[in-house]
Amino acid sequence: MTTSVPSPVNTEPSDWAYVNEGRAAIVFSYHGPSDPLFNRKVLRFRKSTSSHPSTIEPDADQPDDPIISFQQVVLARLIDSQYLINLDVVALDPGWLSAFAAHHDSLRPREHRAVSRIDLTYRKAVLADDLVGPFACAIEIKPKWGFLPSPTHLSPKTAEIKTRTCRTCMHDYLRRTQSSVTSSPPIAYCALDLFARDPARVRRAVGGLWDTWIASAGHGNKLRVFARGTALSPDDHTAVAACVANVLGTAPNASLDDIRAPFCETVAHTLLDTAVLPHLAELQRQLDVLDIEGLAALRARTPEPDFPEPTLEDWRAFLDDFLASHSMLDHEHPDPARFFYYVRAFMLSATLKDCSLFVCLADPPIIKLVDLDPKSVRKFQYWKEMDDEIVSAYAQVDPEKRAVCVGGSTGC
Ligand SMILES: O=P(O)(O)O[C@@H]1[C@@H](OP(=O)(O)O)[C@H](OP(=O)(O)O)[C@H](O)[C@H](OP(=O)(O)O)[C@H]1OP(=O)(O)O
Ligand SMILES: Nc1ncnc2c1ncn2[C@@H]1O[C@H](COP(=O)(O)OP(=O)(O)OP(=O)(O)O)[C@@H](O)[C@H]1O
Repeated sequence: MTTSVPSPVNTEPSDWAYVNEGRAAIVFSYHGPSDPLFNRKVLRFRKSTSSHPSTIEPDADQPDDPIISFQQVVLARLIDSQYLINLDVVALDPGWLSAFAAHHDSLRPREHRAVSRIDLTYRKAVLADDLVGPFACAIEIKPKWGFLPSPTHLSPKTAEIKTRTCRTCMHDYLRRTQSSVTSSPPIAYCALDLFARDPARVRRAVGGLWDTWIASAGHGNKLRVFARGTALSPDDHTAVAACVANVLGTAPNASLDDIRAPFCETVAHTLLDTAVLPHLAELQRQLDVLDIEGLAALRARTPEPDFPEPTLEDWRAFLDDFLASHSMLDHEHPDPARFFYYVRAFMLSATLKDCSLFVCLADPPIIKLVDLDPKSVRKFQYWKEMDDEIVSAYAQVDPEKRAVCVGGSTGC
């Protein structure tokens, strides 16, 4: 029996409101006439750019978006289902998609429009639970890396730096040296604080996200605040105050300074009520057990240093292997015959280091992880070069002035 794939073809482009976009995907929330298929749902389309033109054949036999099976086969075995959203495939009609793109293109932010567009060659998209449209106030956090690496596979020079300052703080430093922005937010965001189980540290991390959000005029990607599906700018004080008033109990005309403390308190309390962040950090750490330095060294000892893109079956087998044997392997002396295993583990760790966490400030609050796309093996070189660049830049900082980031077990 074949089951037909639902399609948004009978909805109007104007029934969907722009939410946000990243490098690879763009998301719209349904606000048309009540429809059981689309109420409280978003559509997530793939984008193309001049540097990443479409590679998919525009025919009806296209595979479903890999994010769906990757979540079902891999992530659902590692992360409690309460933190994952429902993802379903929808069929796209080419005429409908063109009309949709034409309707929405002029409403997208100029900086995105200049470099990317909805990819019109796709015949499928993803329908997902809407984490913004139904809520008076929802926030999105990109937590990044929640651990410090073990020194086991690091060179003596990088070990001194990488086991003391977390990757997110070092990357932040590199970005500041590369940009013309010289002023720092009052409190910088340290990922290890957010992942900690300590209320004061989590509040401090949320304060860092808040300050960075304001200092970047809302253009950073670590914190976003949404009111009924619309991303707010911190420059629009009135909208921010109205959005948070009910959920934080602040005055409808409160200033950003007045909002900061209750915001930090509420978000930290909500995060600490669940174990999702410590669990995410632990998975990131276990899966990145060699660090990219150890992985590159293992690659050099491998007879077959090229590695294929894992298939879904490869991922399934990897997960079986990981769950059954990871804690029993001798990671201090990794076996070159297990190179593919360690590469896949690193790729999965990269997915978990790059996801976003939504906190929908409802009663009760809802916490979900999104953007859990599989990473490509083609990024291996990028990851190695990025690590070199981030650590080399941080090595220039006077050791006395380097950030000391606390936490994240460094055991192998
Ligand atoms: O390398 P990083 O840590 O800068 O992470 C990249 C992200 O930058 P960030 O530091 O979060 O601003 C980057 O985020 P932006 O697009 O810059 O918002 C992407 O998420 C990128 O992943 P992909 O190439 O789209 O699959 C991310 O690349 P991966 O390292 O996750 O592959
Ligand atoms: N289920 C959802 N509900 C509401 N908004 C969402 C949902 N999923 C994604 N978004 C919004 O859309 C944005 C883009 O989605 P997503 O992160 O999946 O794109 P991406 O191109 O993969 O991002 P990146 O470049 O960070 O890898 C997110 O940052 C978030 O603001």
